[in-house]
Amino acid sequence: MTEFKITDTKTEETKFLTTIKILGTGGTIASKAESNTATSNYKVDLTVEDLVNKIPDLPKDLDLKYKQLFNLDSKELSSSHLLILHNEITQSYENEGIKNFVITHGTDSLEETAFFLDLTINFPDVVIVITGSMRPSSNVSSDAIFNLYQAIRVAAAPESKNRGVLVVLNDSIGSGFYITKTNANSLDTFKSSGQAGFLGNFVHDAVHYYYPKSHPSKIHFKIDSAKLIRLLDLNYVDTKRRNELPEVSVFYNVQGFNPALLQLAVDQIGTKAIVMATSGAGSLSTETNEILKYIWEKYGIPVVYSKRSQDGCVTAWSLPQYEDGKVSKGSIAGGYLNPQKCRILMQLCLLQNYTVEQMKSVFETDGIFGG
Ligand SMILES: NC(=O)C[C@H](N)C(=O)O
Repeated sequence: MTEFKITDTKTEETKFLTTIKILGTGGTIASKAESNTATSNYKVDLTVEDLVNKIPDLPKDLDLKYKQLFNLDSKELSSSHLLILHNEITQSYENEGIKNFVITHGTDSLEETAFFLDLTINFPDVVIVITGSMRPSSNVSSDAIFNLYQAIRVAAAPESKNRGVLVVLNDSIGSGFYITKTNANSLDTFKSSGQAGFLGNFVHDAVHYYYPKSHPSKIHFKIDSAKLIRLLDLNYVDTKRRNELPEVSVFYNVQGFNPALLQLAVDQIGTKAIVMATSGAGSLSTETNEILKYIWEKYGIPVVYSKRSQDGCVTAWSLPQYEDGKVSKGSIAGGYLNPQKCRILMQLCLLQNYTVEQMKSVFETDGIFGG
């Protein structure tokens, strides 16, 4: 915590100011609609400072700083934006000593940002809380401002340290490693996949954790976002899609899935790895598995077997065996991770130039259990 002493001259009481940096990125939380009952067709229109100004009763022992990094619906975000966020947090910590952060974000891709930051920021004592809302700020019963208030209170709480990135919405505190959006419309949408549950909640203006401090996984990637941003000239805030991490394509399996799409991704997009949202725990047609094996053998492109089902796990035991009774060397089991998180994990593995064996050992780690 960055602490500044202030002494109340009347009472002589000494208090400490906790500095929290609030990083605005856009989303419904920063949006306004035409009417105060509309929950669709709204536009991102408010800055992070506008949002904080709507909370008059913030505790006086907080020193709030703001920065608007971009102001976009989260469907427009790409890995370039993740690098900008990573760099902002790293620089604020290293140059200004700031340790407490709140990020306001659209809910649609919030879990991807949370997972990425959870894997790539590992400073002792740094607390990162991400929040958003399901109803625009202009709505009569919007969840925006109270979610932001709760996120600020959670970010300031000393008990929030050493738990990884936290996601705070709708009175609940979840782990950025496990959390996922489960309902397209409802306020009660973020859930930690079945097996994990929430870490705590917010009730009667207090932060409660159900468990002692811990982190779901030991995986950590050290990335030099400042260097990547410099190399790639990423200092822009427009909506242009620029994916600067290695290309990983995700495919959703269905009855009659056409595996010719896989070859298109290789030839036309230059994909470096494939993630399959399989049916059940690793089920794909024999034809699809044959083509994935061929793609590995011909181009060295690995495939992660993830799942369409929200909960459950694809383990190494469920990977397909071919006619020789063996599993293809390029097949990786995605464990408990959903396809969008498998994609980010693969992008980070590719960024580090990991071999397929190293990738498998990352996916085998506690908290994932794939491999
Ligand atoms: N509730 C939301 O924030 C959804 C919005 N489309 C976004 O992700 O930016």
